[in-house]
Amino acid sequence: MNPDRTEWDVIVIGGGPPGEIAAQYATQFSGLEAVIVEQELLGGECSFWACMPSKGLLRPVELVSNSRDLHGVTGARLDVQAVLDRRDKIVNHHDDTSQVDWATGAGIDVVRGRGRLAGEKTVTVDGRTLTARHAVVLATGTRASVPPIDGLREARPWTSRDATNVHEIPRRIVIVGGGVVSCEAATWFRGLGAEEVTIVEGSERLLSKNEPFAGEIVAAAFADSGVTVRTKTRVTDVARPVVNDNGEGLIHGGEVTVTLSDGSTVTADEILVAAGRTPNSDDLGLETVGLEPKGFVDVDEHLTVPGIDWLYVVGDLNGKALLTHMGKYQARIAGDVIADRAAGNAARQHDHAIVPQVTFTDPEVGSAGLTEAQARDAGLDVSVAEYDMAALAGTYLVRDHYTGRAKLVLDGDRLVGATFVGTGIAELVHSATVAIQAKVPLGELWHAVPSYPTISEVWLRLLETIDSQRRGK
Ligand SMILES: Cc1cc2nc3c(=O)[nH]c(=O)nc-3n(C[C@H](O)[C@H](O)[C@H](O)COP(=O)(O)OP(=O)(O)OC[C@H]3O[C@@H](n4cnc5c(N)ncnc54)[C@H](O)[C@@H]3O)c2cc1C
Ligand SMILES: NC(=O)c1ccc[n+]([C@@H]2O[C@H](COP(=O)([O-])OP(=O)(O)OC[C@H]3O[C@@H](n4cnc5c(N)ncnc54)[C@H](O)[C@@H]3O)[C@@H](O)[C@H]2O)c1
Repeated sequence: MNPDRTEWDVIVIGGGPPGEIAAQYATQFSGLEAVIVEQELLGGECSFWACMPSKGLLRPVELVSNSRDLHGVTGARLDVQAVLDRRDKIVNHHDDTSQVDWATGAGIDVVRGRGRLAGEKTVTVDGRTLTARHAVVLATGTRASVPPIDGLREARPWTSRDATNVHEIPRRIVIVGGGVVSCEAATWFRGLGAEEVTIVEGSERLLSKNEPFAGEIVAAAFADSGVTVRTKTRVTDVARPVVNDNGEGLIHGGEVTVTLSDGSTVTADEILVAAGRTPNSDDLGLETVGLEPKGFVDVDEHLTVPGIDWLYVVGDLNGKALLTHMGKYQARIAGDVIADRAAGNAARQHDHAIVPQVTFTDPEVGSAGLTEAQARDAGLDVSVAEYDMAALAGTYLVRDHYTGRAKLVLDGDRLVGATFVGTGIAELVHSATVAIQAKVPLGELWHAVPSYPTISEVWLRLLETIDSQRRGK
């Protein structure tokens, strides 16, 4: 790349997966040229500090847990250092050479540095000014939120970056928040040998964005595995007299004592904040184009900022769904829209009705579409069916003490939501996504025959449940 170059068709700020895909889709068949501005590692949070390392830590933990619950399998145990070494390999030891090779191989340039909007189609990177002929895409993602709790920031708490890139397993860890990051992290910390893991969640239950039974089943599994869950409880004060921030994934100081809203205290060797995310929209120059310089940045059905037809936002930053696959979906649409508009063609729109998600706890939680509560709030003609996943031949074979539950949410005869909880349900979620998105009529689902003996047979049982309910049996 010519180091003096300052003009491209498309400038993408932020090189996480959505930023990369937006650049790819805008350029691959259009003849347009794009550059990605990245301040840290190309591949972003997902590749190096979120999805990939977390799942790399969880898979061995899940395998051992499953093996220990399978009569006839003996001796399953974890080699913790080998698991951490494999995680380091998964994050390429924080080297993004292969991602840069991918970009340059696809004809996409990469500029290192902090990007900032500086007016119409203009971006500055550490003092250098770049201009875009067609579009600027913002894909700067989010960072861990640190709630304003007395003493918390001063205690230099771990965030998801430390948890996923852990090098030192704390013997005792307290986790603020009981959402997805917390529940997954509690699973791997307990699995990797932490003796006391305490989750403090302000709301009524864990994983509160899911169907209520999901958080309840995960909480019961935590209780069995020795993780303490404190719901309807908030942290009011944090005290850590000795703070030594030794670096990412290393314990950041001495003992930490956390005071809870009921007046009790928890003492631990580390505190992890997993209380949601803050958008990276401050210091992005949004005010130079008339936007609020904070918060999530709103977009229309073309992933374009309303009233600014050259400015696109994909991934976490638009706040629509903080998930890599949804950010990448948005990026495919935004990239196509940029190419279409440059060619003078009608632009595609995105359809954001269905968000699938898998939380890789033990048992896993998977969902697609609406929960019952969301469907009722939307005023739909709601009926539901539930089934005990442990009652299937397929799950009976998976482990000796299988726990799980499934639920379908219907609007009349149309499926609008599905939730599955259980070991090995992750790959089941896409069947629900397809059925919901393709609006497959309930009658047709009877002819989609699941193989025996698989976990997919839950579909048949759920259809039978709906049928019985409707026949009044
Ligand atoms: C622990 C954890 C586990 C997760 N696991 C999953 C999972 O299993 N599946 C899933 O779908 N989602 C998961 N997520 C969510 C997922 O990580 C995010 O949805 C995804 O990373 C969003 O991608 P993004 O590109 O929008 O943001 P990011 O991945 O955060 O990328 C943004 C990029 O922009 C760069 N950047 C920021 N500001 C600037 C600037 N001014 N100039 C230049 N560059 C800048 C950053 O350095 C970064 O590389 C997880 C999240 C966490 C925290
Ligand atoms: N497997 C996956 O797909 C995966 C994994 C990890 C993260 N993610 C994504 O990352 C995003 C962020 O995850 P997250 O877990 O940080 O956020 P979250 O919003 O899912 O959960 C945060 C939780 O913290 C609680 N909380 C907030 N402040 C609190 C306080 N002061 N005291 C006690 N509890 C408090 C909230 O009630 C909430 O339950 C999510 O939207 C999620 O979709 C996805």
